[in-house]
Amino acid sequence: MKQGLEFRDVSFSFGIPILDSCRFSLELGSLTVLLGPSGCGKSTLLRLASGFLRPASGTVLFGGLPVLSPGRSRFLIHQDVDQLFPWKSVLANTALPLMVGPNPLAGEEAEARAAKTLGMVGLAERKDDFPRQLSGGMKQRALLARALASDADLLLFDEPFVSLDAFSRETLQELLVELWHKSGKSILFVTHDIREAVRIAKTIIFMHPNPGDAQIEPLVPTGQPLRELETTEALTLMRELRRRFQPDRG
Ligand SMILES: Nc1ncnc2c1ncn2[C@@H]1O[C@H](COP(=O)(O)OP(=O)(O)OP(=O)(O)O)[C@@H](O)[C@H]1O
Repeated sequence: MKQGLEFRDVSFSFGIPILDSCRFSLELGSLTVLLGPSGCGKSTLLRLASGFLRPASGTVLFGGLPVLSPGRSRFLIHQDVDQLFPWKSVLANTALPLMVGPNPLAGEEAEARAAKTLGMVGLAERKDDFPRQLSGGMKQRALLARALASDADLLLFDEPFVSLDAFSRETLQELLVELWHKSGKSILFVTHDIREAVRIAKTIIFMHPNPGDAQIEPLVPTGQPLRELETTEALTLMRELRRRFQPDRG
């Protein structure tokens, strides 16, 4: 197994413990959904993976190297579409991360790469628009394009589709899986929505609310993503996951 994201005995607290000796590892190029009840620490785990937070003890690694700060190999995308700068066009927003930091690309080269990924998400025609001219779903597409254009090998999604209507949400789930296939990037996707997890995950890991050794449970190597939810396999999986959300229901 080629080493992707790895947590080695990671502990973290905000005064209250969030992670306690947490350990798991994900294969490079995998599409993993991190599922867990609200408040269990999923966003915190993503921020540790991206390097915006540092563990109190233990080590976070990506590609075998310790994650010590935010860096170009990892890209965090959250649900807040206000990550797009309102005064910049969709194209300029998409190209921006390529033009800052170490080894920046020249404007033309960055925009050429951004235009390509905007095409991949179906926004080629809207590249000169400003964010206010886009729907919520289109803004999320623009954020996807920005992440794809970046040099990052690991994309960390924090409930990106939570505020979208059901149809846009399903369309974007399909797009995400398609882009994962095409790009070969590793994806860790956080959600508390069981249906979303079962639909898109190749692998699901479940995060229990109580910190401790078994907080992260490698769950189902579910095979190929983009699962029909009405199949017996998917229904069984959803039932099993619901039980984990409400353990006292047996
Ligand atoms: N900056 C912070 N300072 C103090 N406590 C925090 C901070 N950020 C998060 N917390 C607390 O840490 C715990 C985990 O929060 P986190 O946002 O990681 O959970 P989550 O699983 O992503 O939740 P949700 O699914 O509702 O987004 C919560 O109890 C939260 O109140």
